[in-house]
Amino acid sequence: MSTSATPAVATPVTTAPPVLEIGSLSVDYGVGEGAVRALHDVDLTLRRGEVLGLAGESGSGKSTLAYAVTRLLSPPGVITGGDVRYHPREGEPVDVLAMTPRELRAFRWQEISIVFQGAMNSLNPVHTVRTQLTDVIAAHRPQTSRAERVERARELLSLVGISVDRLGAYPHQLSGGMRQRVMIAMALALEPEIVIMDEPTTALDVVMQRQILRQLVRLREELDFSVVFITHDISLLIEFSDRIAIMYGGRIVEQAGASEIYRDPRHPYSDGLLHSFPALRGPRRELTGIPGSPPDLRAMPPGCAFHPRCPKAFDPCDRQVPRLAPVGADTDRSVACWLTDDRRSGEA
Ligand SMILES: Nc1ncnc2c1ncn2[C@@H]1O[C@H](COP(=O)(O)OP(=O)(O)OP(=O)(O)O)[C@@H](O)[C@H]1O
Repeated sequence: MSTSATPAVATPVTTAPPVLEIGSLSVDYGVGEGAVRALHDVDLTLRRGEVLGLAGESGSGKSTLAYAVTRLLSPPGVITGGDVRYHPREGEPVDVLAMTPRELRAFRWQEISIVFQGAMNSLNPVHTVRTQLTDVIAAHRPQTSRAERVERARELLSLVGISVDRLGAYPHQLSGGMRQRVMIAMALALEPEIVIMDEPTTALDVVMQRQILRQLVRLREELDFSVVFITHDISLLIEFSDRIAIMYGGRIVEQAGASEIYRDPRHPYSDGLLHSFPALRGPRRELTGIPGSPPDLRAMPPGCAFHPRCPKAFDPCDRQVPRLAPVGADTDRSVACWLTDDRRSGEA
């Protein structure tokens, strides 16, 4: 990310080149007989400058995906297949899964940073905001002077809308919203190309959540980075993302532009999610929720994992897994559902 780069909006985000390409990524927890598959052949592309929303109920694999692509997955999680390719601004794409520990240390924070669930509670209580911000910079840019680091910390705080006179504050002297903004400032400290936000604001009230997200989207336009924004609350994604990918049972079941998902969800699960959260804008939808509960990884239903809860399930759904495929003329939408899969006409 560079502050002098061309604005993200110079080309429509949907045609922007990829910055991260995930291909057939699979993750298991455990090995051998006791292993459960948490990600199945996930294909996903993050484009330069876009906000990609990742939605799905608890346990659908969103965090596993974030941990796997940053190589932060810890045992018993194991990447069992697929690839993750990072496209730097200059030079050849890099295979993230083949990076050495040393390469990974440089990759994380500088190229990709992640704000974890409940991150605002992970600030060190005994250090000031100034120390925590300058420590991140010092660890990765040891050649910078102390004065430069403090100056950068001031700049970062004002970027996220916190008055610079809070530099000397300790975490307990800040509100939850401010602590979360400090975490976002830390994630932006080394100007990464990609910022992954895993449920970054769920502990905050709705007004604060939206305020922080609005700021993040504005920063993205100013600083030209890409965002993967993970939440189970699809109404937030509709408002703040360019594209949305919806996960169920460790697979992506639909991906499309945010407004397309909102206007015309094609997977019955996407439709169910949209009827599970109050819309922040536009016409009201009846909140019907989704009957039943997410699948247990140890006993995944055969066929489409959603079929036991699906109001539209029909013949092939309990037997065969539908593959994620483009739908109709909309090249930017893909759906994994027998309702939209032409192959079903040829099935027994
Ligand atoms: N350490 C682990 N050992 C075994 N299974 C795990 C482990 N971590 C996660 N899982 C399982 O992997 C699946 C995906 O979990 P993950 O946390 O990625 O989902 P998620 O969509 O991010 O959910 P949430 O919104 O609750 O964070 C879940 O069924 C979870 O139980």
